Amino acid sequence: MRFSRMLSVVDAHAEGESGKVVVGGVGPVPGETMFDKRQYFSEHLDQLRKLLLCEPRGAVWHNANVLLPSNRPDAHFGYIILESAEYPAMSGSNTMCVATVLLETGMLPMTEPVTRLTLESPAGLIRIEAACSNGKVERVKLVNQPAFVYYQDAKIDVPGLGMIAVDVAYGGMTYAIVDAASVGLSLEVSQEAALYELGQRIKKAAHEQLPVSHPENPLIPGITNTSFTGPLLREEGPDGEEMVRSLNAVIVSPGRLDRSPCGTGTSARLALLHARGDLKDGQLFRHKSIIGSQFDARIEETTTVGKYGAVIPSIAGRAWITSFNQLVLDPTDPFREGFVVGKPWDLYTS
Ligand SMILES: O=C(O)[C@H]1NCC[C@@H]1O
Repeated sequence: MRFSRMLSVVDAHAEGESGKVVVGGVGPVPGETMFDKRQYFSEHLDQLRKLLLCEPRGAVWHNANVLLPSNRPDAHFGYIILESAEYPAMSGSNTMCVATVLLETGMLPMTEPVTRLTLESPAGLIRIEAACSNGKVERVKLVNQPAFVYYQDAKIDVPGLGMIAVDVAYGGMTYAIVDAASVGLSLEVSQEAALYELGQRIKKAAHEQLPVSHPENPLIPGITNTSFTGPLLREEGPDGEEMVRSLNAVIVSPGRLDRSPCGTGTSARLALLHARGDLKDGQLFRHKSIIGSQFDARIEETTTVGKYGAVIPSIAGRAWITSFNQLVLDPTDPFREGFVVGKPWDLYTS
C-alpha cells in the first residue's frame, strides 16, 4: 500500500488534556517565525489539522502540536498548536506535552534534577524548567508570554440571559471570564451540558460586543474561550505562605471542556487577579480543573503590552506520554480531511 500521508505522532496529555505531538512527517513549513509558520499552515496545510483532530483519527477533545525547527538561535525547538477551532498563539497544556515528549523521547537531552529549555511558540519564546528524575519529566514549569486584561467588569447582553458582567483577558488565547455562580452555574461535571451551551453563547456575545486586538499582533484571534470561575479561597500553601486557590471550567470552541486547568486561561486569570489586587507578585495561585487536576501559577514579573498593564505568568503542571502512533492516510480513504458530526468546526474568525 502506498499511503498519501504518514505522520509520526507521540500522544500525551497534561493534567488530563490531550496534546498530540507530531514529531515527523510534516516536512518544512515556510516562514521566519513560528507565527509566520502558523499562518502558512492554516492557509495551506489545514487538511493535516483536520486529519489529526477530526474523526475517525481524532475527536473534539483532541489537540495537536507540530514540532518544527526554530529560526531563533535562542530556541531549542519551535511548535505550532492545532486545536478544534483555531490555531492558538499559545497553549499551556500543549506546551507541557511538547516539553515532556521532547525530553522523554531523547529529542532533546535531559539533565537531572532540572532541564532548562526554550521553545518558540507562535506567541513567542516560552522558557521551560522541567523537573526530571529517572528519565521521567515529573513537572513542567513554563514562563508564558505577557498576559493582560482588555475589559474589567464589562456588561454584555447575552441572548436568554440578559445583561451579565464579564472580564476579558489574554493569556495566549483570549477569554471571556465569568463568575459561574453569577449565571447560575456550578463547576461540576454534571453541569457540563449547561457549561458548554452557555459558554458558547457568552463567548459569541462577548466577541460581538467587546472588540479586542492584541497590541503587538492584531492577527492573534479574539475571544474564543469562556472561563467560568469559582470563588477565591485563601489558605496556607505548601511553603507555609498564604496561597490563593480556585476552580475554573474553560469552554474551548466549538464547545467542550478543557480537561486541564487551562494554562492560557490561568494566565489570563492571573492578569485579572493582579489588576484587582487579589494576588501578590510571586504568590502561589493553585488552579483546579473540573476533573480535579491542577496547575500551580505565579506572577513572575509585571510589564506592559501596548497601553495595557501586564503580568508575566508561570504555570506548572505534569504531562505523560500515552502512546506512539504512525497516523496514515490511505489514498482510497473517503475521509481525507476527516469529518465531524454535529457542531461545525469552522476555524474561528476573529
Ligand atoms: O492549557 C491551555 O492553555 C490549553 N488547554 C486547551 C485549550 C488551551 O489551548
